[in-house]
Amino acid sequence: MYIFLFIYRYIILAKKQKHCFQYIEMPIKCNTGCGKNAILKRPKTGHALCKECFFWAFEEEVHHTITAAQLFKPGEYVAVAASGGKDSTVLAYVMKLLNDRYDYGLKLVLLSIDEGITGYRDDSLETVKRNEQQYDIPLKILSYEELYGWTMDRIVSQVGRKNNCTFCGVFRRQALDRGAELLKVDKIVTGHNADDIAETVLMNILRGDIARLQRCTLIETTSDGEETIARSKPFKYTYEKEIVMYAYFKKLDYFSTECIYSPNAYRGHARTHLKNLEKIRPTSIIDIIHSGESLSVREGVRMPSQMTCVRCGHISSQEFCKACVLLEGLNKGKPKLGIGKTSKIKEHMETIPEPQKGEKTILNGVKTDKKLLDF
Ligand SMILES: Nc1ncnc2c1ncn2[C@@H]1O[C@H](COP(=O)(O)OP(=O)(O)OP(=O)(O)O)[C@@H](O)[C@H]1O
Repeated sequence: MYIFLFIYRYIILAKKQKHCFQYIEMPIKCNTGCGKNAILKRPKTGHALCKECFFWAFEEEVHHTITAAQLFKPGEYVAVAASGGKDSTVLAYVMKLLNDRYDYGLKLVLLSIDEGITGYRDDSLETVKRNEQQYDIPLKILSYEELYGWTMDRIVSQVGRKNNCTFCGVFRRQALDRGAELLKVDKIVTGHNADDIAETVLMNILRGDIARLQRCTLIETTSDGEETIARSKPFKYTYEKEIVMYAYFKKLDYFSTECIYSPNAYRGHARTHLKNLEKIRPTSIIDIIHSGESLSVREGVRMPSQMTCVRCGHISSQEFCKACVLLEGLNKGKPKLGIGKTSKIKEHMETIPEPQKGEKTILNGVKTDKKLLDF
C-alpha cells in the first residue's frame, strides 16, 4: 500500500509538473556507490542517484560554476533577482547554502520587480515574501507603477497582447538595474538556466542577431562603462529539469504558474525545438551553449556601440534607450513607438538635458526618490 502511494505520488507530480522528469521505479543502487537506493535519473548525465547525492551533485556543480568564473569577491553585496518562480527560488536557496558552506562572505538581498500583472505577479510575490522569512534574506520590491507610472495590466490594455512582452522585458531589465543602483549592490544574479541560454542562442541565430549572439552565452555581463552593475547567471550550466527536481525534492516554496499574458511566441518556438532535441540527445542543451561560446565575429563586422541614454542616463545602443522610447510612446498614446521602425523615434522624443555624471533620472521625470529605498 505504501509503495503504491509512493509511486502514485510521483506519477501525479510528473503529470503536474510541466517539465516532468525521470524517476527510478525498480530499486537500483545510487551510482556514486553510497549504498542507498537511487530514486532519480539525472537528466544532464543519465546517472541514477539517491536524493542526497543528487543534492550534492547539483550544489557542487553550481559552486564549480561560481568559482571557475570567479563570479564573486568576499564582502560583496549581491542582489538575487527573485520572481518567486522555480529558477530564482532555487537560486536564492542555493546562493544562501553555498555562501554558508563555502564562506563566500557575501551579503545577500532579494530584489523583486512587480510588473503589475493581477492574478500572476501579485501571487508570485507572496511566495517571495515567504522566501524572505524562510531563507532569512531581506527583500526589496520595486514596481513598474512607481518606476514608470504604468502597470503591465494598463500597458496591455493599451497595446494588446501582441507586443506586450517587449514592454515587460525592456522595463524589467532596466528596473532590475535601477533596483540594484538604489540598493547599492555590487552584483545581480538571475536564475537564467542552461535551457534559457540555449534557447537564446537558437533565437539569435534564427534572427541573425550577431551582437546578441556574441553576448548571450556570457556568464557575466557588464557594460564598458564603470557605472553598470554586473549581472551573472550561476545556473548557466544547470538544466531546467534538474532545477525542478531540486525544488521538488527539497520541498521549496515556489510559484509555478505561467504569465497570464501570452508568453513571447518566438521564444516559444525555440523552446519547443530545444525540448525536442533534448529528447533525442540530452546533451544538446550544453552543446548549443558550447557552440555559442565558441563563435567569434569576423573582424570588420559592424556591431552596435554602447552609449548612455540622453534622457535617463542608463546604458543604450541608441541616443534614447528602448525603455525611454517605449515609455514616451505610452505617455503620448502612441504605443507602437519603439516597436517597429526607428526612423520616427527622434521626432517624437523631446530632448531633456543630459543628466549630470553619476545622476540618473527616473523615467517618469522624478529624480531618485528616497522613498523607493524603504524596505
Ligand atoms: N519580476 C521579477 N523580479 C525579479 N527578478 C525577475 C523577475 N522576473 C524575472 N526575473 C529574473 O530573471 C530570471 C529569468 O526570468 P524568466 O522570466 O525567464 O523566468 P523563469 O525562467 O520562469 O525564471 P523563474 O522560474 O525564476 O521565474 C529569473 O530567474 C529571475 O532571476
